[in-house]
Amino acid sequence: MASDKEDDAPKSQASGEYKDLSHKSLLRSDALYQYILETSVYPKEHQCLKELRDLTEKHPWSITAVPADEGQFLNMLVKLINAKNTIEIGVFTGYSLLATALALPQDGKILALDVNRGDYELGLPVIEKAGVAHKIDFREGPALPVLDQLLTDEKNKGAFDFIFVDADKENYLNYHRRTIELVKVEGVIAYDNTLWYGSVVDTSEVPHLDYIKRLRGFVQELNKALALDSRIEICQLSIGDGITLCRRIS
Ligand SMILES: C[S@@+](CC[C@H](N)C(=O)[O-])C[C@H]1O[C@@H](n2cnc3c(N)ncnc32)[C@H](O)[C@@H]1O
Repeated sequence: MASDKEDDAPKSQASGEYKDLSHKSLLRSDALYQYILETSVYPKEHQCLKELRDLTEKHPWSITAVPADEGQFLNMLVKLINAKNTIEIGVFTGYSLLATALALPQDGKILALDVNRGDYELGLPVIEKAGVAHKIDFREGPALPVLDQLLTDEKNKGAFDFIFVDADKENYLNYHRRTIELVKVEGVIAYDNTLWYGSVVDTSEVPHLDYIKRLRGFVQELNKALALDSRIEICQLSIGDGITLCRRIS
């Protein structure tokens, strides 16, 4: 499977090295991340996010889920833009999916794409208990062919209010070529991990885990392309591992 779940990441975590990756956040310390968790007062209907977070923590690849503060941010963003029709590329156990689903109206929809149904099914009972599973159309398999299929139908062009991309970094530019046509003008595409553990500014001598080094170039290419793309205006945020919001303007 592609994506950032590779090479030496869990091994290094288990050995206690690279402690800075333990919360996949650019925050200066684990204590600050803990502080955010402790001072985050979830409304009653959002207790399920904590439940899914706790469940995900047991997964060896829990590092790949968006951190809790980013989940809160996505939830608020989806509400602020009144999104109804959305896509998520890269679901894992469904943390960002649940944060999005909770923010959508009852008749809102998420087309959720992931190559791995097993991880999605781990989180699914929590999503069902939260009463938002009816908003989710999960499709197992590589995302690109699904996006291509959507684009064969004119009515899908410009039909989506919000698209969250958090999957294989190698394909981010390929995703952008498609998402830009699927999102409506004034809609938002959000690309996750655009600061890539802070490595995007490091020189090649700075030590990084292999998978970070290997995928860094793809993230840098995406960032360059987004900055030059006149169809969007962007906002690059240092929340989580970096998230770039692209608002389609033409
Ligand atoms: C970083 S995780 C997603 C985390 C998720 N957003 C969350 O908050 O828990 C990346 C996911 O992308 C999926 N993935 C990797 N390559 C993919 C592809 N070509 N198409 C669809 N999903 C893919 C992986 O199976 C993995 O579950």
